[in-house]
Amino acid sequence: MPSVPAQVTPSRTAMADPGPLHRLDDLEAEARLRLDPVHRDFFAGGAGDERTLRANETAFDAYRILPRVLRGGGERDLRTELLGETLPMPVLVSPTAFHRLAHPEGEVATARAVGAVGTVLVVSMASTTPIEAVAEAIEPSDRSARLWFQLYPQPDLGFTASVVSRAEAAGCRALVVTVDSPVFGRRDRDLRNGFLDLPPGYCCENMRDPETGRVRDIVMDATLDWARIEWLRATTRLPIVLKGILHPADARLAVAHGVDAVLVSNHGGRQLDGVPASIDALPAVVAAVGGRIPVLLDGGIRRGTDILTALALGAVAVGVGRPVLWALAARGERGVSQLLDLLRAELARAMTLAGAVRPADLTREMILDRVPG
Ligand SMILES: Cc1cc2nc3c(=O)[nH]c(=O)nc-3n(C[C@H](O)[C@H](O)[C@H](O)COP(=O)(O)O)c2cc1C
Ligand SMILES: CC(C)CC(=O)C(=O)O
Repeated sequence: MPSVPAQVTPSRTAMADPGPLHRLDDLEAEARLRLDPVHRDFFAGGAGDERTLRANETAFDAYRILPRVLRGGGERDLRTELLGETLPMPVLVSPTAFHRLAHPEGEVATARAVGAVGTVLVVSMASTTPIEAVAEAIEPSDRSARLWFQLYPQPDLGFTASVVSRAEAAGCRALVVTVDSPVFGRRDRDLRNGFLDLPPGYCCENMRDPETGRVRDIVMDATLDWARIEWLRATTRLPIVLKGILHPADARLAVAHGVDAVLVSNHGGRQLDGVPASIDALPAVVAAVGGRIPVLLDGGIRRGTDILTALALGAVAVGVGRPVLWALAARGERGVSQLLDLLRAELARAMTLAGAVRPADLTREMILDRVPG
């Protein structure tokens, strides 16, 4: 595979204190100044004409919040029960590849910031830091960042089992199996930029073969099927979350196969272009699952009001992908902490204004949908 051509070196001179963060959008603008344009395109881009990528954010415009008033309640309580644990808020960090392209400290900085908040970081199989080192980064603190591990099941079952064992040994508390990628989405920006491989000095550390030390390429496996989910179910005692469910029939199958949660996601518009925005796919999946397992969502979450909408439509928690990469590139660990704090503050304020004390108070009747733009 050709390596990436020499690029503009992003500015990494000592950062002046960036000050408070008022808008999530500011992070993307700041990140743009710091990132190699090829890497920025890799982070920002989607598949095909990027219809789904755009829809993930704009679809929220068609929903309106119908608030309740005079409900009192004082301080908001954002705590969320998920897979046997209590998270401080219903926001997770979705798995994204290659954090060291955003910032030299990469996934370690992300993990520390997530630790400060105590929520879940889903570490990508395509992490540029080995899962063990990510786990060590949060170990010394008694704050409880929860690591989940995202897996692209590999056709080599022995290797897949060894990766799962590594994740278990590192203390990961759930396995997030990505099922929307039987083949890599066609991403025109990366093709144009010739971004087909990591630059020298970086690799997918979780793909290192335990016996040979050689780093394997991640295979997107078009043979992946429910039998492999059963195999995984029998291979690990970790809860299994299926990531990339959009069709309600697949959500029902997930329940039937003993999966512990589903994550409604279109991979941030990076796989099959033309699929619905995640928020539009959510209600049918929630109805199909019927409360038997938790339903999560990612894609286009940029505001506390987006989180509120997703929770009211039945998600137990949401994930954020790109905003974390912008935060990391713009401000490092501090930026990711600020981002998570901002989302928490925005959600708490939106809940207060909508008359909800706890996430469970957010109900379907509080959302009007198909509002014309
Ligand atoms: C740069 C980038 C890399 C990603 N890498 C992975 C990955 O390694 N595994 C995975 O399951 N999803 C991956 N995703 C998808 C995210 O987990 C998530 O579904 C998506 O980013 C959510 O949408 P958002 O970016 O609008 O928040 C990636 C997304 C981006 C933008
Ligand atoms: C490089 C890939 C393995 C990561 C991914 O899933 C993505 O870019 O969307």
